[in-house]
Amino acid sequence: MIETRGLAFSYPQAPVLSFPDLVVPHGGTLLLRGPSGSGKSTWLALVAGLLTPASGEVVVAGQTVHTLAGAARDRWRARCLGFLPQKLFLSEALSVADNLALVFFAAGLPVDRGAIGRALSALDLSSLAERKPSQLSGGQAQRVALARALLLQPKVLLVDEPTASLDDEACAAALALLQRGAAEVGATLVISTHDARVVQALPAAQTLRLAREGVA
Ligand SMILES: Nc1ncnc2c1ncn2[C@@H]1O[C@H](COP(=O)(O)OP(=O)(O)OP(=O)(O)O)[C@@H](O)[C@H]1O
Repeated sequence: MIETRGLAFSYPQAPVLSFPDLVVPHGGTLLLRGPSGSGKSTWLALVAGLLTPASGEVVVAGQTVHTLAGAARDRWRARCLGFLPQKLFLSEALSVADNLALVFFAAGLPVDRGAIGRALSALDLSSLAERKPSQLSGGQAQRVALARALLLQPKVLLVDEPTASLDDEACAAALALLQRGAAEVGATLVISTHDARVVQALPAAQTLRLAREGVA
């Protein structure tokens, strides 16, 4: 479940971004829509506790995010949120399996190699476990990032523009994987998108539409 109330944020010397109040039920799907610059990335960063609001609050799965500080907030994020960013941030220095192992360090948990193996297997990535990210196709790398995001069975899966560079077939496959992955771990799914194909493919999803410059 995600709930925001009176949420606003301001970058230095920039207009205030104000966000409509919202409740997304546990296990629901939210499409975050709006033109470039309307605040989609900012909203995701506020929900993930990467930015602190100027006013208002965000509650994720019962946790008021901004009452946590420092290391506690970082651990909470690593344990409760899965994030699939547009730029995947896979480490080229590490194998696919070790990229997933980083999640355990971030969460302050012992590395569970069995869980890594199961997460890779669920996305048909077992044969790629020892490759470096540079040895993957774009679609394979995106699946690795999804496996990483789902590894600790997050309460919320935040996905930023997952289909922008995909053809129709790959777009449909990526959306099916996201929905299946979120459903398997019981996560609330949030997809930020400009892509009309995503909106068509998920007609039952709740929508948060942001206006230019965050005017709610
Ligand atoms: N670090 C920053 N400093 C100052 N202003 C910023 C910063 N980051 C974003 N902004 C401004 O905040 C507003 C919202 O930006 P944001 O990146 O959240 O929009 P967006 O909807 O995700 O855009 P896009 O679809 O282009 O990624 C924009 O006007 C942007 O210029």
